[in-house]
Amino acid sequence: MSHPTPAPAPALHAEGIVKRFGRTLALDGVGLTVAPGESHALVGRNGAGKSTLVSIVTGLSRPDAGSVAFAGRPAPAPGDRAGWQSTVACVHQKSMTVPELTVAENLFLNRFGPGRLIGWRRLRQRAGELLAGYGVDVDPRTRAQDLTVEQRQFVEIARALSFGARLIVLDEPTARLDARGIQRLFTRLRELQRQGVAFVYISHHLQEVYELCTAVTVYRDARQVLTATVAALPENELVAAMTGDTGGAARRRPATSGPASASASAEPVLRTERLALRGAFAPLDLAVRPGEVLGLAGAAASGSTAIGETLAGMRRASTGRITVGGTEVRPGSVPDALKAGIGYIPEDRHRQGLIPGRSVAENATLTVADRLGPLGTVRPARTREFARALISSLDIRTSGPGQPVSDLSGGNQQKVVVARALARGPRALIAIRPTAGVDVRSKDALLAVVRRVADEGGAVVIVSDELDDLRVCDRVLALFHGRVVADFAHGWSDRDLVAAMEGVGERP
Ligand SMILES: Nc1ncnc2c1ncn2[C@@H]1O[C@H](COP(=O)(O)OP(=O)(O)OP(=O)(O)O)[C@@H](O)[C@H]1O
Repeated sequence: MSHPTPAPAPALHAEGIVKRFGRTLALDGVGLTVAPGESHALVGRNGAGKSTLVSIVTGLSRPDAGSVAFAGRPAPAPGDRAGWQSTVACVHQKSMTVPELTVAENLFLNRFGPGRLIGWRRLRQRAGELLAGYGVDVDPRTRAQDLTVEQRQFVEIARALSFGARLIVLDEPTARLDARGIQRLFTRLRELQRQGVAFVYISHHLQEVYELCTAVTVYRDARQVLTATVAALPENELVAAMTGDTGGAARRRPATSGPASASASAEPVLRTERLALRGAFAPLDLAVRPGEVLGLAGAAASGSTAIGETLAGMRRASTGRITVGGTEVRPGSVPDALKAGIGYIPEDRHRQGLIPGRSVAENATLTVADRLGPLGTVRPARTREFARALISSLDIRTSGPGQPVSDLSGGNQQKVVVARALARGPRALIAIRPTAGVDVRSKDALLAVVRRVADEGGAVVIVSDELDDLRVCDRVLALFHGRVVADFAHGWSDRDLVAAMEGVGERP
């Protein structure tokens, strides 16, 4: 008599997980079960508890209650570094590699115990073999800091697999990849799935969930509210589970006032004349009028980000000038750009955005400190009051304005960065991928707030390759290899814009 083969134990089974941070209940008895070879999406609004769960199932923090098992075995003990390394890895948005070390060194970091020395040449050779074995085409002598985001992610995945991990958590892996990079990543992930590697996939891009994942779990307000097969779940039901809206859960689109809001005759608020940055973008003449939102669309390497950073004073142009309201702005100086009325939402909130130990209120009002009290003194009550208004208009999930900003979830930190840029009432706002890491529903609220800067007579430049970001624009310039290759009026088609961003029809 033959017995049916028992189903293999799940790659991950977490159950009844509770985690508190002081008064915040971050996880309230949640679970997550991932089958071997499955790509399982974990989704939810900002602050829902996704990262907290990830830190528990990767051994970085301990739950207050609940159990975690991998392939039917209990999780390694808290300090058992080697045990965790050979079980699970997380590819974060922030690099976990050591930037100054080479790929080979990063791959073999902590791998050899004391007394197990290995020569550099042998190390490089083994690193080369390892990468080739996983189909990763990177020179092991490259310093980690010189890798592209895509290469760095592949190196981190190869490293985890070489330790024997069969479960990999990907935390917004596509946030900094262009369309082709995303497809290459997905191809690689599908190959690995076929070999039995399982993935937990965290993303605010629901179309990616539908493209890559077979199962999805939704957390909302620290609770697990749904686990379903992706193919059987319509997107509006998924969004409804995330937001808790019942009935008409259709996504709100931000009200776009369209080109009519920009008065064609008015003098531009923000203008550039022959502005150029060698190696990044060719001479550029821009004129953004009051009420106008201009989109600069392009992959990160297209020069669009460099233009945004130059406008904000982060980088100094090689030639040309920038004016706000007809007055020239001193180049390459953030304080001077601020003084001229330029507000800036940077892409990388970790490096350019926030002061971690300070409160939400202080971070949100850093640029207005001089306005909140006489002679440079900041009165806490006023800071808080000001911050409270921003917290509510941007729907920032926090216990209050006094909470340290580092305690906020990633998406909520990004909203604080936006709040800070808006706090001064900028005449011209430069926003670089403003909705990165922000959940589906908050995206709309955030873009509406950005749009309002224009509606109140300001000029806005949104640098992004996200179509949702670009839809609020009155006009979109597509960039490729540092040049404007197309100019789209309101009402463009997704296909045409994507083709222009990818340089279709352009010579490389
Ligand atoms: N170290 C901490 N101290 C205090 N509170 C924290 C800490 N880490 C997380 N939290 C809180 O726990 C809750 C869950 O946060 P978590 O980072 O897990 O959310 P998330 O779902 O990953 O959100 P996002 O989509 O924005 O990344 C939030 O309310 C957050 O403020």
